[in-house]
Amino acid sequence: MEIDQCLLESLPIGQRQRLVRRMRCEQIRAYYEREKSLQRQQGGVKVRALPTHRKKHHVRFRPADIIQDAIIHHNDKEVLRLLKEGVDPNTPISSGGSLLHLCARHDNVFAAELLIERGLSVNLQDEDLWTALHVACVCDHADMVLLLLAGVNVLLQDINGSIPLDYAIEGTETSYILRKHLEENGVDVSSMHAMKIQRPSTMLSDVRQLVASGGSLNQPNEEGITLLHIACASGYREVVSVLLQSGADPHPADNNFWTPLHLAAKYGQTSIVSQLLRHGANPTLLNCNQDKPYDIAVSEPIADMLLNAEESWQQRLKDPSAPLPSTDQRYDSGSHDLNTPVKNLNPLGIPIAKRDSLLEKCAMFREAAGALRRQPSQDNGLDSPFGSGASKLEQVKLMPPAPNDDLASLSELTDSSLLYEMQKRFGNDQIYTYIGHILLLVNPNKELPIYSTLVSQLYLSSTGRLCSSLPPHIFSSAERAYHMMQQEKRPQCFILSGESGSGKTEACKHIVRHLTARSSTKGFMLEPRMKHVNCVLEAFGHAKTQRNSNSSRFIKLLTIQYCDKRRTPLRAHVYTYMLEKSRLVHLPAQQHSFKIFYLMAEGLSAEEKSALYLNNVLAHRYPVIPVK
Ligand SMILES: Nc1ncnc2c1ncn2[C@@H]1O[C@H](COP(=O)(O)OP(=O)(O)OP(=O)(O)O)[C@@H](O)[C@H]1O
Repeated sequence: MEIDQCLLESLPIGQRQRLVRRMRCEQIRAYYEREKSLQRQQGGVKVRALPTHRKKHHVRFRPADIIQDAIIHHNDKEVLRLLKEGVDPNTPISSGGSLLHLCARHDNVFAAELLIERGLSVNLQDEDLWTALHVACVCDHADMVLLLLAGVNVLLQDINGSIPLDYAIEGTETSYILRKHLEENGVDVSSMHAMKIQRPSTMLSDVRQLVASGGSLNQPNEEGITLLHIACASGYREVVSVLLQSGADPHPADNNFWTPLHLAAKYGQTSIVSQLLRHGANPTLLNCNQDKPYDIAVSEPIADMLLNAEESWQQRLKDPSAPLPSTDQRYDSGSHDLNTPVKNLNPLGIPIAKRDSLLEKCAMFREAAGALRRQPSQDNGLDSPFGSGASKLEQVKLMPPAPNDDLASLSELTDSSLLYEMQKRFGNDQIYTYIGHILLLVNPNKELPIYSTLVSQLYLSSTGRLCSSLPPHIFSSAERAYHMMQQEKRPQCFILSGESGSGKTEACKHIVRHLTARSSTKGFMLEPRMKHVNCVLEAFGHAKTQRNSNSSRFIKLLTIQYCDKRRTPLRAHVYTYMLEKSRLVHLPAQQHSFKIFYLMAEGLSAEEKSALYLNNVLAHRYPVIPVK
């Protein structure tokens, strides 16, 4: 069963996983059939003769994939060559959108010019209806904006009804260029505001007409989407209100089991969540990703409302006369009004896809906004492990979730497709990738701003399920282990495997950091102490090797387990075995002894060194190197 990758990526995640599972089954069946027929040919002998001349194995990438890589890395010659060789400029990209969207994101004006010359439309929109100009504005790429302005329709609206100018930050060159362009073309910026509210008012009058004519308010389209789904996702409060008051079903599920409440929670429509709950929408329904609306809520007020609603829903199941959940009327005036310009909103209130794009663009978050502090108390009976903390700005760079986040969902699993995807992701600093529940890490060998307290908070989950709006991360694996431990009530173990220098020790530190933080109110206060412990551990167990200047020369076992005696819910153990003792008496070529030797040589007093026969370290056959 051959399925085009683009087609596969266009499917909702549930369908995609089912389809891929079927494809894998078929692949395995085909493999066994091949093996059987081979055995039959060899007269039932099971051992296959080794080929005398082993064919050299070449990994080949598709030109359509190579061009994306060339655009990202500004390899202009390669882009030119590939286009000359006939690569279609209309090739869609794996993360959605066109090659021009990719150019806009990576500020590759040269490639963009080539593509436009070859007929690629500047008005192409991705699945969120973003044009390349929306992307260029978010990323503040002024040259790209100038290029695109030559042909783009600057008034094209995305899924939220926002035009590119809505995403340009006030005072930047991009914003100036766009405003000037609009003025020169006789567009009054204030009239655009009126245009934005036109869509909800048109829908409102259509719905009123439908109600007056007695038409069906619950009629789904072929994807199971109803008017209420549309109004909730788009934030059309009045339309939602008319629909609910006129008797529309408050919890219809579309073909992917998304209810209007899921959409309102995901798209940060606080007042609509409140309205839906007051009209009896069921907050416990699961969508195709097994998420309740609470699981995908993007802000604290929404999550709180949904949590209360879940409790009262359970009560009403036992006692149908129990009252409907009380929702906070204060949200009815709604901070997420359509008329609010997007840039004035808290980034966390922006629909998730756009929020991710902002994260990618190193968005600055104010931690004190507290919008992320929402669920831990439900998990472990403790207050938020992250405390209230001082207000501080934090820089986070997370890539938006992409279809290739999980390699198990690729249509084709071959050496070349896996290597290609990994290489592409590495080029984008997407160092983590899932293969099902396994997490792959490619050591970036540079600091990435993806391990802060804020990111750790983002990966907290009340259920342990992966959050579909966050990219793969070591924190997510740590979170999963934590929940498995709670569910199975037995210790969990991490297996970190890879060659020397691949990043196992660092990964272990990140796991311990996340677990310490999530398991205790004082989590982050333990961090400095953990650093001290690590220093001692590294001094006695690490040494410089050819591959890694800080290689651990012992085997570690990291488990996490419950510890009821001390009433702390979690304990992480690093058991250490098998120190590489031979290193003390024999050094492989170009390698060093354990770090403690050099630390002593540098730091001890003359008397101490003398007592240890270390006063003439230069005479020692171990090389003395400065220690960091
Ligand atoms: N996630 C990461 N981000 C940035 N740099 C990293 C990361 N992981 C590893 N590194 C860099 O790579 C170096 C080697 O990593 P690390 O010591 O974790 O490898 P290892 O697999 O434990 O090696 P060994 O088996 O030799 O102990 C680190 O000192 C660090 O500089």
